[in-house]
Amino acid sequence: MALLELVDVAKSFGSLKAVDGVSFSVEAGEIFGIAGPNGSGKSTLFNVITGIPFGPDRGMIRFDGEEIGGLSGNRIARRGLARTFQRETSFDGLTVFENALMGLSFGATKMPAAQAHEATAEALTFVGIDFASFGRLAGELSVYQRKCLMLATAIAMKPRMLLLDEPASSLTKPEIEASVELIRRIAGRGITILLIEHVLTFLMSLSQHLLVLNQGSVLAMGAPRSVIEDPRVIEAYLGTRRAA
Ligand SMILES: Nc1ncnc2c1ncn2[C@@H]1O[C@H](COP(=O)(O)OP(=O)(O)OP(=O)(O)O)[C@@H](O)[C@H]1O
Repeated sequence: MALLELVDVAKSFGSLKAVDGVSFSVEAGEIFGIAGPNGSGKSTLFNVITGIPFGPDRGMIRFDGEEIGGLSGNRIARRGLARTFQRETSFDGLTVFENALMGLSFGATKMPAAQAHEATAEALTFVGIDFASFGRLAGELSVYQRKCLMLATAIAMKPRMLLLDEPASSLTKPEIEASVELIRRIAGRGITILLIEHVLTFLMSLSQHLLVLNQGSVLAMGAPRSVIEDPRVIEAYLGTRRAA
């Protein structure tokens, strides 16, 4: 059964149709990739799915069989759907540990303080942040470490599904390789992943299905190899990169 299902979802800003009648479904346990040119509606799609900061204008969004379209971000998170953001978001004046601990307050599982601390430490260690860094201010971390912290904060929520918005942006090649490995390990925990990325090798190496958005609509969807060989995709999205 599909864990996440969208039918005819739309979101406009004035006359701009940022997301325009998008339908797709993500099976439990898979990594599902989303690509598309700048401004094609990828982040807006994540926003309307997670309710952060807004829901859709129309359409159906079902998570684990239940309609979530238009619920508050907090209620959607409590159902087990977590996200990260394109830009590294953390509370820079709080420590690494405090940032990740806050993820739990949004998550589905309510737990005693000792257990919450244990889950937070486990999530941080899992993403590769060592114990010695737990007390550092988040603002002191490198871009890669901040991305890992965002992931740990989301994982601490114990989500069933994680939406990752351009996790490889601004990273070096070795850091991108480490991110691929980390996302595989997250999927290995049984967390279903919806992944936006511009770096196509990144998407191709991780995704079982790939969807390409163009001007708010689905241009192509299916097995990654067949999608990137689709002439419409090459024209709309890959043409300039291939030429380059
Ligand atoms: N809050 C907003 N108010 C007005 N217009 C917006 C808003 N958010 C997004 N848009 C517009 O909606 C369109 C889709 O933007 P979106 O950020 O979803 O695209 P994207 O595919 O994620 O782009 P990128 O790859 O550059 O991140 C763009 O034209 C953008 O300017």
